[in-house]
Amino acid sequence: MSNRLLWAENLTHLFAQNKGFMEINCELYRGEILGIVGESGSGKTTLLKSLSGRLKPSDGQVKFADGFGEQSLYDLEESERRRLLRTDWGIVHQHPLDGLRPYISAGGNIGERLMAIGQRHYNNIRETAKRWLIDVEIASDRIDDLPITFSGGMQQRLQIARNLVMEPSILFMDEPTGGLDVSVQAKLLDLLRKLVKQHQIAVVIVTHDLGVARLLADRLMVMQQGRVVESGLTDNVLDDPKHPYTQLLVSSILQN
Ligand SMILES: Nc1ncnc2c1ncn2[C@@H]1O[C@H](COP(=O)(O)OP(=O)(O)OP(=O)(O)O)[C@@H](O)[C@H]1O
Repeated sequence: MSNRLLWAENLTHLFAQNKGFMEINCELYRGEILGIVGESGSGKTTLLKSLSGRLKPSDGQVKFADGFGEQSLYDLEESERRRLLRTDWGIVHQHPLDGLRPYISAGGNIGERLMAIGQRHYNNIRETAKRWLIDVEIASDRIDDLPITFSGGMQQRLQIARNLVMEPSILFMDEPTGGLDVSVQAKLLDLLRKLVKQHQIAVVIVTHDLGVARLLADRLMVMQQGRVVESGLTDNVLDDPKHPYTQLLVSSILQN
C-alpha cells in the first residue's frame, strides 16, 4: 500500500494576476510534516485552503487516498467533504477562537465531535476529554471552563485537542503559533511535534517563520508569488538553499 495520503496535480487558483497560487504539484505522505513557507502574500494560506477542501481551485486536482482507494476531493459532495474535514482531517487555525466554540466548555469543545460521530456515553466522552486536556497540558479541572477564559496559548492547545481527539490522518495548520509570545510558542511547538509524531499524523503547516519550519517540518515547499520555487528536505532547503529567493529568505533570518 502506498503511503501517499494527499496530492495536488497542477493546482491553480488566482483571485487576480499573481494573487493566489499556480501549477502546484505536491504530495503528502503518512506521518510526515510538510511545511509551506514564503513571504506574506505568496499564496500559502490560499493553497492550504484548497488542499484542505475549503476552496475549490479554478484548475487542477486535489486527490487523497482513503480506505476505498483514490478520491478527487472536489468531486465529493459538499456534505461528504465537510464530514471528511470534521472526522478524518483536522484544521488548526491561526486564531484559536476561529476553531473553537467559545461559549461551550473546554470539555464540550473536545467531546462535541465525538458525539457528532455517534458516541453517546457521557462519562466516556468526559473521560476522553479529560485525558486530552492533560495531553495538551491543560489542568483537567478546567474541563468545565469556557475557552474565552483561557490564555491564547491554552486556547491554541485546546484547539489542537479538539482536532486530535478524532485521530485524524491529516492535520492542516495555518500559522498555529502566530499570535503567541516567543516562550509560549516554543512550548507549543514542542508539544505539537511530540503529539503528531506519537499519533503518526501527517501535517501540512503554513508558516512565514523559518524557525518554526526548521523545528517541525520534515520537508519544505518554498513559495514566491504563487509558485513553488524550491522544495526538499527541510535541512537541505534551509542549509543549502538553491533558489535565489530561498537564499534571500534564509539570509534575512540570519541578519535578524
Ligand atoms: N478571498 C480573496 N479575494 C481576493 N484576493 C485574495 C483573497 N484571499 C487572498 N487573496 C490574495 O491572494 C494573495 C495570496 O494570499 P494568501 O493569504 O494566500 O498569502 P499568504 O502567503 O498566506 O500570506 P500571509 O502570510 O500574509 O497570510 C494575496 O495577494 C491576497 O491579497
